[in-house]
Amino acid sequence: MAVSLPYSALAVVAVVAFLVLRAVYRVTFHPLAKFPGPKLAAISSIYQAWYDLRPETSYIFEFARLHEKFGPIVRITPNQLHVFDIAAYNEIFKIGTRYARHRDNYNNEAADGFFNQLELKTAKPWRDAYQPYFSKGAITRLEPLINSRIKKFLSKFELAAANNEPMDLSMGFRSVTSDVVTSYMFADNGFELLDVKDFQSSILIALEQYFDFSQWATYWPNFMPWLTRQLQKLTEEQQEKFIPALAATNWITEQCRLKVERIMQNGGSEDGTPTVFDAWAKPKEKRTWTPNMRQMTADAFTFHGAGTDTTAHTLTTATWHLINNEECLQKLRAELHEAVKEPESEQLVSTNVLETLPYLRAVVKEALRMSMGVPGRMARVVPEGGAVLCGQKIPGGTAITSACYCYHFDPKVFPSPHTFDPERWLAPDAAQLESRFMAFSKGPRSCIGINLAYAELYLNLAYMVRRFDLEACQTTDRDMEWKDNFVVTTKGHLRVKVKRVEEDN
Ligand code: HEM
Repeated sequence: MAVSLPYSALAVVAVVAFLVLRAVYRVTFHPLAKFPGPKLAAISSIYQAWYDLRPETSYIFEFARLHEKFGPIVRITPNQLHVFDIAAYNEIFKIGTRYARHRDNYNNEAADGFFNQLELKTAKPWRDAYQPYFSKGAITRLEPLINSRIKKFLSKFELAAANNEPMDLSMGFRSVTSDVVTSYMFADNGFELLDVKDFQSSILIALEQYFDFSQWATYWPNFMPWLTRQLQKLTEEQQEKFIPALAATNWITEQCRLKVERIMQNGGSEDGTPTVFDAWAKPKEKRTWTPNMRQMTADAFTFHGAGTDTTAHTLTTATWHLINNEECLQKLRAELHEAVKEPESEQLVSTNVLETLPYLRAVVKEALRMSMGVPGRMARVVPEGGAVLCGQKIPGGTAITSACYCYHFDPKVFPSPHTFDPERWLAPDAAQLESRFMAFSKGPRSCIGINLAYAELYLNLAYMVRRFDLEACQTTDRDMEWKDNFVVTTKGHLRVKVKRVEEDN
């Protein structure tokens, strides 16, 4: 004991000295030292963690204040800048951009397919193989499948109305979006989450926790994948008991693997129904490379993860605001009354028609503005040789972000940004707003599923509003507050009571 005390004291002194020296280096000699921002943020990532890792807050909510104080470029962590300037955003996310993805946000083991490919030259040919399966034409041809899942979803509303039972719509929307994307990927019934009682699928609950957990990967991009690999060594029972999010991730991954393997073995789906994985299963003359099974499994995991909560959260946002805004709801219903003459018909009106309805379009747009897919940091790397943004030279290799949240909630462009106001998309100067709309991101890594997302948004909203009256129950404003977990996670769920809309003719 007598001997170890000086050593431990020495160790403490060494650690303190290291932290002090590092802090001095970071604020004076570091390549980003000249950029303004809170000193504490320049010294340590603890500043960011103080906001992000508490359940109440998210760091991105601070950005408007920081830009107000420090200008268009702010040093938000020791090694990362945030830029709030539309010209800079357009430069970073343009077609042909030289800004690669930064590993901090793209290191998740389960999504280690094309999503984690940082460089465009490796991601592009891989992603291009999937692109035709998400084109507008492909999604229009997919409408029978989308419609069948939406009709199943609507039948749950019927049941809830008949039994006067509340519905957890946050989970319902996730169930329908999951079933659509998995049915398409695997040319079968998908994960069939709409069949789970009250939509309380353990997979979806665990997926929520998974996004909470994935926050941590931003802080330790090397440590977290390593930790995940170590936790994988636990037995299935141990994982289910202690880390259900990991158990669910494994279940999804295993389902994806089995289903993709079957498609690959059969050279496509058994009955010829198109699947996303025809991209690799069908012989193609020009193909020089095919991902391996682990990579295709990761792609399937990504399509599911990217296509479920994002679309569902937009539907939740739209529904919550429509419930609380009678005027908007009645305008929308009046428009739909004209456009959807037979709401009970087996044949749903096509998305191609629904998206021409001005008010519905404005509602969808406004819901996307407020919900966003990825509200915060999708870190990119400044190309070798550096770049000039907002008139300032930024060293090559710097991590830089430009959060969608800042643009979508900028009061100079969207007055009263926290008010749900579809009318703003119908005003004479609405075209200007389009340039600040980036829910699906922009450029070569923007959302590949945009057409599928729009189809699901239009069809779900149109038929739900046309056929049912909703009243929120056991849901408060606080439940609808959200956290930046890379995707958006609300603090609670939207629960509703449902009644059929009375037909007046
Ligand atoms: C309202 C719904 C949606 C929104 C707002 C949304 C938004 C986004 C955004 C912002 C990105 C860029 C992410 C980044 O750079 O890190 C993205 C990427 C992606 N989205 Fe979506 N998304 C939605 C629905 C969908 C759907 C239905 C799918 C279907 C599979 C999908 C599949 C993907 C994929 C695979 C990527 C990664 C693309 C890449 O790595 O190059 N998304 N999405």
